[in-house]
Amino acid sequence: MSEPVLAVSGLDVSFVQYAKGLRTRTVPGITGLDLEVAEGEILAVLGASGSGKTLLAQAILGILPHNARTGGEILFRGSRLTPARRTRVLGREISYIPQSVTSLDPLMPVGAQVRIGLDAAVAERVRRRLFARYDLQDHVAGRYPHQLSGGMLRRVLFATSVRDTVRLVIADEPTPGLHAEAVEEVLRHLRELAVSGVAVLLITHDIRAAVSVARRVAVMREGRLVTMETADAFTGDGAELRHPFARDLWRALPQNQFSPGGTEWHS
Ligand SMILES: Nc1ncnc2c1ncn2[C@@H]1O[C@H](COP(=O)(O)OP(=O)(O)OP(=O)(O)O)[C@@H](O)[C@H]1O
Ligand code: NI
Repeated sequence: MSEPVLAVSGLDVSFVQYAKGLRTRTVPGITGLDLEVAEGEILAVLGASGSGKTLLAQAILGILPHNARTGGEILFRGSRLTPARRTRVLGREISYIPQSVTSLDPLMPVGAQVRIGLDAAVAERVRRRLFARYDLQDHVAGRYPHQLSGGMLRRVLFATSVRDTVRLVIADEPTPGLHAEAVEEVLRHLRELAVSGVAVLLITHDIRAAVSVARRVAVMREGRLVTMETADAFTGDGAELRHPFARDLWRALPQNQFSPGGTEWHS
């Protein structure tokens, strides 16, 4: 088997908080997390609000809050992601698709935003290709974010994040609040990236989205990886799922109201 693109082992994230006077206390954010994402694989990370999903993304990207302390190891393509290495690979080999289109600069035309980080000599050519890939007409390049529809803005986000050199894409909640068709479009773009060999870490609390694109689903609770499931196991009444917590999540979906043993199941 080839080397994973991303390998996280024994990751700990904790926060130092000031208590009374000068005393400090440490609150855990992530504890002992191990996971790997292979080339061309979409790994979904699923978990309730506050379970540590965004912290995982921030730990990889090196953008944790200042009061965070970390332990463990994060390997990207076999070597450690040190701060120096991050400055070389972020935006080039590792890209981040943020949750919200508000991360776009309201004061800069979207075409210029797509060119950021690209080699000046090829930037405009690459920008055109990315626009074509994400179904954005060329004249849109001169527009500002507030002049575009929500759907176009999400496609601009992809165009700003995706580069030929990218090997790992981290998408943090790319689908909440979107109608079904828009969700499907975002998932299709993630699938296309994976097919082209990119490793995709999809952070979400949308089980159905996770299961429809990912091969494996990592389930987090309170900062720990509770279970690693195959997406295929999220089917029927969830009997194929390895861990009861994954079964609970699956069965709590409104369309999965099963009645085991004759009793109605409610979340
Ligand atoms: N700077 C901080 N200081 C202390 N605790 C923090 C800090 N930042 C985050 N946390 C805590 O870390 C925990 C995990 O947060 P995280 O944002 O990773 O959750 P999440 O799984 O992404 O949730 P959501 O689905 O709502 O985005 C939360 O309980 C949060 O309160
Ligand atoms: Ni989050």
